[in-house]
This record gives sequence, C-alpha cells and structure tokens, in this order.
Amino acid sequence: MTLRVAVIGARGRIGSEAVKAVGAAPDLELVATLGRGSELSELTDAGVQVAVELTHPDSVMGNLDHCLSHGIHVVTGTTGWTEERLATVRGLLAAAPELGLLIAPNFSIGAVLGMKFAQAAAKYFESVEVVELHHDHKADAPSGTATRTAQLIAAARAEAGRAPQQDPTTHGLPGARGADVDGVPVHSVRLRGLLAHQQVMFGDDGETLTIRHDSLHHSSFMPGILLGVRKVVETPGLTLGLEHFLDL
Ligand SMILES: NC(=O)C1=CN([C@@H]2O[C@H](COP(=O)(O)OP(=O)(O)OC[C@H]3O[C@@H](n4cnc5c(N)ncnc54)[C@H](OP(=O)(O)O)[C@@H]3O)[C@@H](O)[C@H]2O)C=CC1
Ligand SMILES: O=C(O)C1=N[C@H](C(=O)O)C[C@H](O)C1
Repeated sequence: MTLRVAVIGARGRIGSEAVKAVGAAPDLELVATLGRGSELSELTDAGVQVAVELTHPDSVMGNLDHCLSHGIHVVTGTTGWTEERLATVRGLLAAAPELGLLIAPNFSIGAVLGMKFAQAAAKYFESVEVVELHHDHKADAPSGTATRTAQLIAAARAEAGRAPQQDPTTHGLPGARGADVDGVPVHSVRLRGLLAHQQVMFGDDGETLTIRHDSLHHSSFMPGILLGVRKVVETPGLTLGLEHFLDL
C-alpha cells in the first residue's frame, strides 16, 4: 500500500526537490503540496498520512502542532530547534502517542556520517572547532547540523572526562571566536555560491584531523527524506536525528 504524503514548504529550495523525490517514489503518493498561504486543512482533506515539513524556524511549530493534533506523522528538516521547542513537541506527542515525528538536522547520509565520525573522534583531541558554510539566504546561524554536531562532541568529551576547552583570547573583537555551543566554538560562513558544508577540526600535540562534508545539490538530502517518511510511520514518538533510522 502506498503512503499518502504532503510536502509543506513545497516551493522552497529543499521543498521543491522533495516534491520531485516523493513524486518519483513508487511506494509513496504525493497528495498535497503546501506553500505559504496554503490552508493546513488541505492536509486532512487530502488524507495525508505523513507530512514532510521544510519551511522556516518561524513556521515549523505551527505546522507541527496542526499535523500532530490531526493524526499526521511528520518528517521535518526545518532548523531553529531549542530545548524549549523540543519540550513543546514532546507535549504534542504525549497527546498522540501513536504518531511519529522525525526531526533531522541533516538528511544527507554523508553529513550524518560526518557527525558520527566527529562524535567518535571527540574524546581523543584537546582542541575542536566547527566551521559551517552555507548559501547567503540561510535564516539561522549556526546551522542545525553544526549545533547538533557541537552538542554531540561536547557530550562525548564530557563522557570521556575531558575538561572544557580553554579559550586563550584576552584581546579582540566580539564574535571573533564564533558561537559557543556547549563549549565548542562554531563559526558560520554565509557565501553566495555555496550550498551546505561543514568541517570539524580537531587538534592535539603535533597533529590535526579535519572531517569535512559538502552538500553540492539539494538532491543530497532526498534519500534521507524518503527513508524518514518510510520509517516514521512505524516509529512512534520523537526521533531526533536520521542516524536512528540508519544501520550505523
Ligand atoms: N535537515 C536538512 O537536511 C535540511 C534542512 N534545511 C532547512 O529547511 C528549511 C527550509 O530551507 P530552504 O528550502 O533553503 O528555505 P526556502 O526559504 O527556500 O524555503 C522555505 C519555503 O517554505 C515556505 N514557507 C514558510 N513558511 C511557511 C508556512 N507556514 N507554510 C508553508 N510554507 C511556508 C517559504 O515560503 P516564502 O518563500 O513565501 O517565505 C518557502 O517557499 C530551513 O530551516 C533549512 O535550514 C534545508 C536543507 C536541508
Ligand atoms: O539551510 C540549509 O540549506 C541547510 N540547513 C540545515 C542546517 O541548518 O544544518 C541542513 C543543511 O546544512 C542545509
């Protein structure tokens, strides 16, 4: 039986690619495409089972609220997640325990592997810095991927009993050392011509290790989105990160 799928944010950079990918998948049926100004009631009218939500940090919470209170599973890649927002969606899911919600900071398999490799390397190096580079229309900084990567690195360091990194800076301009995400400096570059790139740089006595990933086209996110749609319907509750649906 095919799954009835909608894309919310269907005219956007990633949303328009998702429309093509869902439309081409033999086991999925694209039954609704919503853009800004669309009525969310279109979802229930079309009998949507899974919504792929790819909009904006200002829009995602309203869309999730609607979907989860109308019996619709959700796969979202929209950024801007905070602990407070996660608590809100956990509350929505508590009222609909049969539904699944996948929040994926990055749908690209390579990016997910890069995060895993960084997590594994974290306990072995004294210094670590994350540099994320994106196109010049991105609304959020640091990126969702970089934020999650830094959180995973910080947790791995703490688990290994590593002390927080010391920043030697005593002179300079505010912001020069990037954003502090759980003690990991994260630097955000915005440049026309780029799409989505990240490098995690580790350093210790006499050596460095750089883990770099590049998304060169939005097609890089599609296998992850399709996997998410297929898996979310059989995975009730909140899944944070595509890695939980991969055999890693
Ligand atoms: N997890 C991942 O792997 C990836 C995540 N992303 C994230 O996805 C999000 C979208 O990125 P991107 O496609 O580049 O952004 P775009 O601005 O290109 O697309 C977003 C689209 O959503 C529309 N939109 C905004 N609010 C609503 C709403 N309430 N209902 C329906 N449509 C709405 C926008 O309309 P309008 O233009 O009129 O505002 C726009 O067409 C971002 O948060 C980005 O970081 C992106 C790539 C990969
Ligand atoms: O806005 C983007 O383009 C992307 N957003 C996600 C993020 O913030 O990490 C995923 C990917 O980097 C592309």
